[in-house]
Amino acid sequence: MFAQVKYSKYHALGNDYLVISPENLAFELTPEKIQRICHRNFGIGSDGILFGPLPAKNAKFGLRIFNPDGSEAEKSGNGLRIFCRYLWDNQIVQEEEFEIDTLGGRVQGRVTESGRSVRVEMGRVSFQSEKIPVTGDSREVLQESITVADQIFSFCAATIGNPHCVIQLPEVTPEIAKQYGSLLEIHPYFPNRTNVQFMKVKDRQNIQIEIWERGAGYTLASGSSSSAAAAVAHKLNLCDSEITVHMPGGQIAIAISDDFTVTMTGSVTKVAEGLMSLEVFEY
Ligand SMILES: N[C@@H](CCC[C@H](N)C(=O)O)C(=O)O
Repeated sequence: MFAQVKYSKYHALGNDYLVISPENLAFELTPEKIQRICHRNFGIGSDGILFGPLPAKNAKFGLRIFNPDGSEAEKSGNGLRIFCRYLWDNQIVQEEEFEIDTLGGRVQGRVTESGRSVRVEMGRVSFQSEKIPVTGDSREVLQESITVADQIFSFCAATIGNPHCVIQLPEVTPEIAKQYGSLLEIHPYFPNRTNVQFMKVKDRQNIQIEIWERGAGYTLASGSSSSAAAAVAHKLNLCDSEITVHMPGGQIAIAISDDFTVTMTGSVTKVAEGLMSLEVFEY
């Protein structure tokens, strides 16, 4: 049993993740342990844990993605971009382009600028209720009504492996995301809970979003949220197919193909490498 756990920390536009390799871990990552590691006072602190590389059937590498509440996410855009950078930094890959398997499907990553910028082909966005999932009849979930607390919002829902609820408003603020995001995340319409984006369409090439992440809460940026919100803006013909997504932590470039396959490009920053003491689990 190791007395310490080796980790690497990165952020993508302020969305921060710890990468832990299975070879450096001698215990199971239970929800309680994940909550403690991600806790910003009692642990190292992060918006999630990337556990890999793991063996995979369909790709060179497998990756499991955990939220700070201990739940497992099918996909994470920033998480995947960070994991690509980690593989590159540690010379686990020599080629710039490679595939990673997640619970939410296989993605293709491409490292550029020595890892400072990473592009990921995230897969195909679907608005189909049973895929997201959203309760009720089989349909594309576009501009429907949802009531939370004192508000009725018009929303669209989408999946890119993980679920998203996109609400277009004339102005978006962190306060609105914090006030309504937690309620929408657990709304009965979404049996697997949902990530939530409040979206302002600035023009045909630019949107601004405020994010409430499933299992993580308010975050400064999210890659799958950027993908889902941009896909909704394009689907509603409010934006073209190349969209810059503005978030509190910075910008991500999204390109949407005719079949709604999304490619995402943005920066990744290395923060630290360290050794976590097992004492964090004692108190
Ligand atoms: N930060 C992520 C999304 C992480 C997963 C999400 N919280 C979920 O539960 O689906 C991103 O960059 O996509």
